[in-house]
Amino acid sequence: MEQNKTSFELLNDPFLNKGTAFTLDERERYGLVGLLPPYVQTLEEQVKQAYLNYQGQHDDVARRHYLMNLFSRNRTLFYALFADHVAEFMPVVYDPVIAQDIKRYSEFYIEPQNAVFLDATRPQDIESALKLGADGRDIDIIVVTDAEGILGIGDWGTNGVEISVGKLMVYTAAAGIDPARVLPVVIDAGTNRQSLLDDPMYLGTRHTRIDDDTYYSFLDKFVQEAERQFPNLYLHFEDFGRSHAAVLLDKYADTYPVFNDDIEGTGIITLAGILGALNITGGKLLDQRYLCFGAGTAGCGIAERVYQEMVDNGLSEEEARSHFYLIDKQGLLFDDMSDLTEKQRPFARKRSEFANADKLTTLQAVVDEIHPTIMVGTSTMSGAFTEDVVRSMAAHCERPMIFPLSNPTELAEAKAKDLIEWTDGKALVATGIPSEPIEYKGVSYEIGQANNALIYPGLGLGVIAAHSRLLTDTMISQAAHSLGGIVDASKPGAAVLPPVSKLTEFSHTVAMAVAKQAIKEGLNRVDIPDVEEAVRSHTWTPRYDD
Ligand SMILES: NC(=O)c1ccc[n+]([C@@H]2O[C@H](COP(=O)([O-])OP(=O)(O)OC[C@H]3O[C@@H](n4cnc5c(N)ncnc54)[C@H](O)[C@@H]3O)[C@@H](O)[C@H]2O)c1
Ligand SMILES: O=C(O)C[C@H](O)C(=O)O
Ligand SMILES: [Mn+2]
Repeated sequence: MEQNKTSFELLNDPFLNKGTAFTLDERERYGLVGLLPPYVQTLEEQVKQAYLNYQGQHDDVARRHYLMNLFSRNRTLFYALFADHVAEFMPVVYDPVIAQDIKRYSEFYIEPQNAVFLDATRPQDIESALKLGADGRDIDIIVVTDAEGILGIGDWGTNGVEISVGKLMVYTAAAGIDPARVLPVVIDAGTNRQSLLDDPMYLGTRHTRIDDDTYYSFLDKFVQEAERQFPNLYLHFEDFGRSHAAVLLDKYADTYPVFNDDIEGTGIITLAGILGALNITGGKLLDQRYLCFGAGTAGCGIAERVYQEMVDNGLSEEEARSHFYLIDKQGLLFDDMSDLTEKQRPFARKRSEFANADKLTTLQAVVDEIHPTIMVGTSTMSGAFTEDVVRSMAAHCERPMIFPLSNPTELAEAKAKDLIEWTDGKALVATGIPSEPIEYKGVSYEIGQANNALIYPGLGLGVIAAHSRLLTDTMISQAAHSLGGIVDASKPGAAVLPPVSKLTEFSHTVAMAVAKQAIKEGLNRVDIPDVEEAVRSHTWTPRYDD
């Protein structure tokens, strides 16, 4: 432990603080005698006490704030408690409760949680802000957001810092990433949400989003400076807006180990869910017709991953494309539309393929026409997968895969319970937020959570354990395949993905698969004689050391 801290600096440093668990000897040595209640608690006693306190909170937001306060005071205690209650705490520290907190960030604000706050109009601050934020720590992972597309709730400006903090919490809880080696960053590039600009309490800059030239030049400076200061950095982009997310990923992916969670993480977990569903039905990927509803960052990211899997399975690019149908606000996307995004264009269909092309402007019309076998919702259109749509799909497909992935809860395209009932138990369902098992006609249907949180922690651990120079397509593909075989597919009502309660176990499996592939591709920047050992040595456990 560092000796150069004053008594209160030590008690206020969440990476070093042990609170009542400082031993009598440590209290003597670090000038803490008289500053703590006299009884020395063990970590186990602290965890027990904290959990009782947690249970006494009156609602989800209060429970979240209790945990966030603990996190701000003492990282070891926070993660020791989290480790005992992973499935219970995930929805509270992460999605969906995090969404409520982001909307009211300024109102609830108490302290900055060791995040770095960058103002995109002030590139001159980047270097020193990153340095001050790291405070001498080696940083392996940065989660950065500009908060233009937080979950499905849109542009939240500086408030989005919570998503960077929250995603990093999951890295540690799931994959054991050392919480002292991570840095949450928010880039405040303004906000187009008028209610924030009008709010006297808002803690962000008071202007609309800056122009693209200033924006990209700032991002460039940020990426290069972060890479320069932290040579083993894995840079995770989260919740950027649709017009920037893919551009930034494509710009840096061949140079640095960067990752876009909404594009790549969501692509991997959804492909894993599809592979899990095929494992249950015995069906083949190449027999599927894929319908994307909401072809934005996540929708196109997933389509791209599933498409790549088809190509890897031997289809030509053209054959593979023919399995995909994308719907966005315009309806089914056609190649004669002038407002397609770069990522939508390759999947756009020709009007000449359909006798009634001009009528294919609604989800219902498209489902009736193309008879999809997979339908993935990333539209933020609450309830869009209606009973009529779902019944039409199920009429032409024995076991439809239906994944309403929009977050948070109130934006999901359908509820798992309705999907099971409308399809008489035939649908293979995965949702973005956690769903309880559905009891239907004597079977308990487990609902997989197709949320990128099930994959990005293991993926990141694999990349940093291998000291990989890049995150490649094959590493991503290995991650998607590594989840296979964890679910017992023969059990009636089996989920398409493994449960969140096993998150820590399978994150290790994912990390191993990813690290091995990185080494196979020669991307490791240091010699790695033993992959298992490399992964283990990057895995932190919450425990007090002197
Ligand atoms: N489960 C997960 O892991 C996961 C991961 C990423 C995103 N998501 C969710 O997916 C949703 C979209 O996120 P995103 O980052 O892709 O946002 P985005 O804004 O990039 O994409 C949303 C797309 O939906 C389209 N859309 C909006 N209304 C529509 C309508 N009525 N009909 C058809 N299309 C419509 C938009 O035009 C846009 O292209 C969010 O709710 C987000 O929480 C889930
Ligand atoms: O944050 C989540 O729950 C998943 C995803 O990254 C999203 O943006 O919805
Ligand atoms: Mn996201």
